[in-house]
Amino acid sequence: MSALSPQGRSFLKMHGLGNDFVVLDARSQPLVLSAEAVRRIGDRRTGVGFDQMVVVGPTKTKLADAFMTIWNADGSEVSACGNATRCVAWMLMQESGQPHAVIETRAGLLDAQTAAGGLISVDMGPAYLDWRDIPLGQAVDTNHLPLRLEGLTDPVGVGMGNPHAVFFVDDAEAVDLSRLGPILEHDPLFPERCNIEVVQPIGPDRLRMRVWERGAGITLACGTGACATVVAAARRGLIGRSAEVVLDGGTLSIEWMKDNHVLMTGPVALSYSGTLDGSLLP
Ligand SMILES: N[C@H](CCC[C@H](N)C(=O)O)C(=O)O
Repeated sequence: MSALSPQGRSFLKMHGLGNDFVVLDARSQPLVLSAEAVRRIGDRRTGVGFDQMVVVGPTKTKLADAFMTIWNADGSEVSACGNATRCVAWMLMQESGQPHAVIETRAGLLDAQTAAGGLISVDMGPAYLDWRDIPLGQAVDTNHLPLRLEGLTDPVGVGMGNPHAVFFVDDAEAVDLSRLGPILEHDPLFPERCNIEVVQPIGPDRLRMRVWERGAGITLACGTGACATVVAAARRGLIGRSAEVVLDGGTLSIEWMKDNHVLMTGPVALSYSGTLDGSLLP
């Protein structure tokens, strides 16, 4: 007799360069998650723990293989997560035996395919440029951001289905991100909050990026953040249209294509599979 309550639910624990996820499959067994349940499962002591929770559900269109819903560890639902998209694509390709998959998200349809070296490439869709496309407060006056106090210069705003503010700095390691991150994430300039990247060019088409993620804090990697970073760096003339982005957890290859879509290539990893006890579920 299993000690698990009968309504236990299996999950995959996966990560992309250390940006970690709990992946639940709701294609045949619907699942409605509350923000509180997401936070409960995301607790790194009493739950499983993750940066983002991902639920793979039935797609609403014939053009996709599945619908991906994403929550941050704080329980906020978001529209895009690059590293998780690679993980879900890998799972779908394992099932289908096909070298490609299409994932529907709130931000649109994402095409994924296998790449050399066991990597996965995902077309993360179009980059939305400038502040106009990031939900902003009434005054786009970055003078009020606590930038001047910290020696940061004005960021580049890029939307990748989620908002990013990319700050270029001389020394990414020197930025006190654990202190500055939450201040900037919650600044009134960003009514939907914002993901914060600090980026240091470290060579031709090579960028060192650290990230404070909206709703998750400092993570080891951020796929949409790396995409936003390459677009921002290209717009500032710091690189061409592609770069290696060096994150705490490893390196992503990003290309800002001529059609304004951004192609992200990187690894995926399955850490373990498990069963959530019913006490964790809504
Ligand atoms: N780690 C994710 C980003 C999650 C973004 C989320 N923090 C948000 O609120 O937009 C990635 O690989 O793209």
